[in-house]
Amino acid sequence: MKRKIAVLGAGSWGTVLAKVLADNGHQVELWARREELAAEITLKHTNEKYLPGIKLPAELTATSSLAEALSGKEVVVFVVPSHSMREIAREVGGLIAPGALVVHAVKGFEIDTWKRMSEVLLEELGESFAERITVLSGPSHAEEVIKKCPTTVVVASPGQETAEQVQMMFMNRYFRVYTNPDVIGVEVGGALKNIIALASGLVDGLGFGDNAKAALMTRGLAEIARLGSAMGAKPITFVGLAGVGDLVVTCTSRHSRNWRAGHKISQGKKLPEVLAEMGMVVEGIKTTKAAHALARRYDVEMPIAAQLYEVLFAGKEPALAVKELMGRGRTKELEEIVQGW
Ligand SMILES: NC(=O)C1=CN([C@@H]2O[C@H](COP(=O)(O)OP(=O)(O)OC[C@H]3O[C@@H](n4cnc5c(N)ncnc54)[C@H](OP(=O)(O)O)[C@@H]3O)[C@@H](O)[C@H]2O)C=CC1
Ligand SMILES: O=C(CO)COP(=O)(O)O
Repeated sequence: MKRKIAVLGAGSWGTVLAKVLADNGHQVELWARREELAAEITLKHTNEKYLPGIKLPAELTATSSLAEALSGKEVVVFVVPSHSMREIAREVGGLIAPGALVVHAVKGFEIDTWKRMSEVLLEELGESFAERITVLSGPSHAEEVIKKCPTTVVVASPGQETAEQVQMMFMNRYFRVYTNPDVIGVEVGGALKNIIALASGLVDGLGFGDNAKAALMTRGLAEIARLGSAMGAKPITFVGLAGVGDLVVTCTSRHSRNWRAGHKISQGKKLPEVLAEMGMVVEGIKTTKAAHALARRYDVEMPIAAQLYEVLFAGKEPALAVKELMGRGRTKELEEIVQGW
């Protein structure tokens, strides 16, 4: 079934998801907050800032008017940075058709409330959307999906039928989509892997080697699963695409903005300088604050996140953070799960 779809957010990921949908024959309109970018996408079929050198399909059009983007659409896909999700959701709340499907592909928490993105959407769009809000996540760098490199992602929704509709909408020969009922797990996994990717960039920049990187990823996953489970996620989700899958790709890929930001910090650059140089969303920075606050709220231990918080926001030397992690007291590996001796 071909759909009329609005994709809100014309950064790298919004543009690429819009292209996937256009490749699948859907009628897609992108919303870009800058008028000149909307014109560039519609008239030149490019988005040079976020996807340099890439030609977009001629059928893919863009507008800077939210009302125009949403007019007559059956599906709305939010791909804005997490810090602007509530503002955009509030603005479009009255414009979304009552029966529309809502999807988001955003990896972060709301600043200060530390709510998940589907919670923010539900609050702004209303309870009638409860069964129709879906999250799409997983190991998927925009730079590779745009070249049709084989990619797998997962969609999670409280309603199986909704998840399957979204699965069918996005799935094609280069973009394979799985379903999962665990919205909390998929959202928490997608958001928290970014802080481990930042830490990986730091550790790589310090030249600490592959053993350290493997340790960081594995013990990072333990922290993600620990907090996620306390928040109500199903632990098994963290060995899936939104957990291990996204952790692996973000900690090891040269495309990762979070890894690159961590690497720059390891070279002695300060946060404002790093952000200015990146010019793109680095969700892991705000998410480190989220993890710090959520670990306290749910009373769980997150030593890697805690050390990263000090490096980013209290000026701690990265090498000292690693030293302190290595010098922690003795502990068990699978303390919550394996009841051995
Ligand atoms: N890039 C990727 O490969 C993937 C990204 N994601 C997630 O997708 C989400 C979006 O990231 P991505 O597309 O990569 O980001 P980019 O950095 O590529 O683009 C950011 C986009 O957000 C817009 N923007 C920035 N600030 C605001 C604001 N205050 N209000 C409204 N719009 C704003 C920018 O507009 P402008 O150009 O006008 O500044 C731009 O369109 C993030 O949560 C990210 O984690 C998920 C999977 C893969
Ligand atoms: O989420 C992503 C890949 O799955 C993108 O990660 P970065 O934001 O670190 O580039």
